[in-house]
Amino acid sequence: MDQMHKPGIVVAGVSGRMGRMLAQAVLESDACRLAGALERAGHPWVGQDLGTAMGGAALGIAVSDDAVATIAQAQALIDFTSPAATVAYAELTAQARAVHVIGTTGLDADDLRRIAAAARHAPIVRAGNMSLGVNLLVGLTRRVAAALGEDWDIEIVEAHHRHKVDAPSGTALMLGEAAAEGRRAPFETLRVPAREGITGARVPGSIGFSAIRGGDIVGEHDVIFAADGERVVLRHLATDRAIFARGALRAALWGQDKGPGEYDMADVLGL
Ligand SMILES: NC(=O)C1=CN([C@@H]2O[C@H](COP(=O)(O)OP(=O)(O)OC[C@H]3O[C@@H](n4cnc5c(N)ncnc54)[C@H](O)[C@@H]3O)[C@@H](O)[C@H]2O)C=CC1
Ligand SMILES: O=C(O)C1=N[C@H](C(=O)O)C[C@H](O)C1
Repeated sequence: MDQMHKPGIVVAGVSGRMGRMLAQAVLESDACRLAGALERAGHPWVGQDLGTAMGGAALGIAVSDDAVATIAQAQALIDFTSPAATVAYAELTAQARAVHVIGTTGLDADDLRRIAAAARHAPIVRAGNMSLGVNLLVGLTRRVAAALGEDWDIEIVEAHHRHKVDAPSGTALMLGEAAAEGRRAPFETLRVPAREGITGARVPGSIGFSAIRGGDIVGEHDVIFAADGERVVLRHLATDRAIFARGALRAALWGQDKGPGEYDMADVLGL
């Protein structure tokens, strides 16, 4: 297939830790082409050639802050930015009837409502973690939680790099939701945020969260099932952000023939 007939993908937040990985993954793929690169208005990369800004040879793609014009050139937008940016992109990408792949975490209930409204017009694939390993772990967590009774306490511990701004991580929330589904109970009633002070004894059946932030940790998640005399620990360790970029790219291509609606990585991976 010649280059212009391959799906065009725009990467938003292209100077970020994930944005650079995503641009690289799209450039290396034979299945799609890089149709554009977005950054926030005022960012020093805006107006520069993307290749030069990334420290390599020129690519002939200028980093832009004009989302409407850039998305109009593409069939998909991959977006690992911030909640405010993602909600705005959801509306613009839906207007362009392009696929929106959302990796951004830290979205609140109002953000999620606005994303759901946008998904009435175009496909949106959203996941707090795009890796194959974590999405397998989500299924395992649901099964183990269903198999073990309330005498097995569930705690989720996550660790990330010093720059991460949201907690618990999107992955930790996916794992907590899966555990609650396994227990056939609404997640919000079981969820216990980071503890401090005289908290009282643990509430039976609750799901506790702890977050570590430091150094360059890419992302580590433990789901601990603790009973009297024994523990089961399910663990995922990410050591390379390429796993998230690969998943996001797969989602953008998978979404090309899908109708409007909200999808997740379990849909993409067929899990
Ligand atoms: N779902 C997944 O598999 C993963 C999700 N993430 C999430 O992705 C998000 C980004 O993570 P990082 O790359 O580490 O952060 P980062 O801070 O390195 O990058 C974010 C980028 O978005 C840009 N940005 C902000 N507002 C923008 C706008 N309006 N338009 C265009 N660009 C804009 C920033 O300038 C920055 O370059 C976070 O929410 C993080 O939790 C990160 C890794 C994997
Ligand atoms: O911010 C990150 O880095 C990551 N964010 C996602 C999350 O919140 O779970 C996925 C991954 O753990 C890396």
